[in-house]
Amino acid sequence: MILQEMPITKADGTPGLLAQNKLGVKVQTEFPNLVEHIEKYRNNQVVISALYRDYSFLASAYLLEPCHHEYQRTSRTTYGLARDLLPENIAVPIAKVAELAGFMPFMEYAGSYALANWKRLDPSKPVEYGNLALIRAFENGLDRESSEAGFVLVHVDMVRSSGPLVAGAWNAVEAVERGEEERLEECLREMLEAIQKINACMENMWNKSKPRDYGSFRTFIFGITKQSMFPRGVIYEGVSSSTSPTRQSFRGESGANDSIIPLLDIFLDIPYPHTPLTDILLDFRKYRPGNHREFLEWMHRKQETVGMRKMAMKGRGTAELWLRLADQVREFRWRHWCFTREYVLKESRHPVATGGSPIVNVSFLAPCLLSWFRVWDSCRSHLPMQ
Ligand code: HEM
Ligand SMILES: N[C@@H](CC(=O)c1ccccc1NC=O)C(=O)O
Repeated sequence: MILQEMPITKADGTPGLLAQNKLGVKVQTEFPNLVEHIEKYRNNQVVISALYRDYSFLASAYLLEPCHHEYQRTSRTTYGLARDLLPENIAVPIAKVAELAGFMPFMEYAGSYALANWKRLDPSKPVEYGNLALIRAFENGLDRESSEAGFVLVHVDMVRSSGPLVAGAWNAVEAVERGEEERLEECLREMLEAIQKINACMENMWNKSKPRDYGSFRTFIFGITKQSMFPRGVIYEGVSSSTSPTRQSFRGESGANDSIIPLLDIFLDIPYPHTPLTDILLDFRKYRPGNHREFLEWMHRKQETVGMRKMAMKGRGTAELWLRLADQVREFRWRHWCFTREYVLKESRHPVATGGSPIVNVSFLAPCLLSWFRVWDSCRSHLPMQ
């Protein structure tokens, strides 16, 4: 199968099509258009999700194959130009499965590369880091010790631990609506324990995935929007769209599409200053699964109408927990900033991140700090040292 032949290093350790610069020819000469077979799986969510993931791997590999070779040839200096036409045998089926799955017809963080790309090595054992492996990879990710596998599986491990965060936030809203202060405290504690665990999982990135290796598989996770590799977007052959026959453009995947931090930003009412960067962060919301989007929008409405923060500030225990939750968001963004510095800034001269935001020398820490001071101001009278 083409996806098993595709990676730079295949599962058996030998070079695959991407390593030999042969994926393009294979797609153009041998790969069939299988769109007519998709319809019968329309109501089978598992098959449609798997097809969406697989077609998005094939599309990104096909489009970015020339960039991989240019990046190697120029000793990691420039990516050159990507292919700007996605042939009908990929374009038509990916458009179809994306529509059925509710995603964009381009690789996404949740629907493809990260959250839908893992399996249990032993199906009878639990979902925990040691029992996880990737399903698809671009470089060497089928070796579970590789940096590509580590990069993705650390994200999966973090999200695996996010259940109590979601449950805690949901129940906290209910507790505020009912005026149950003790219950609110329990929920905030549950959320705090969850985000502490998530942050601890995140720290494993340093061991599981090395900054020096990141550039090799990163080439394939770039998007179209704002990238020099795609100066005129991409033609999806045989696909009509509202912009057709003009070229299509999608953001690349990014942890910015993850929902953990946005949930806390919204729940804790962390204000975003209005800057071009925060506008991009809002645009990233379109690239999330529909149910994540709905949940975050619901939480937003609740924050505005129910006012969780106001009630939390009334009690000493709840105010302290609120502050500690905000501190965990700060901790996340600080560690994340260190990742960006070590994996991206020190390793690459390309000025745009995979999602299409400019690489800048500031993290997204500022809004978080602002909120921290605001929360501190409103709850310091409850804290022990006062
Ligand atoms: C080596 C590891 C990582 C690197 C190099 C990295 C890099 C980046 C970059 C460059 C951006 C800018 C957005 C864009 O793509 O255009 C970004 C955004 C983001 N990433 Fe990561 N990231 C890493 C790991 C993670 C992890 C493990 C998470 C957890 C889910 C995460 C969550 C986020 C979030 C939430 C944003 C949006 C910015 C914010 O709200 O602070 N990242 N990342
Ligand atoms: N934006 C990052 C990549 C990135 O963010 C990312 C890509 C795929 C899966 C997870 C990611 N996590 C981190 O934000 C970059 O430019 O390297």
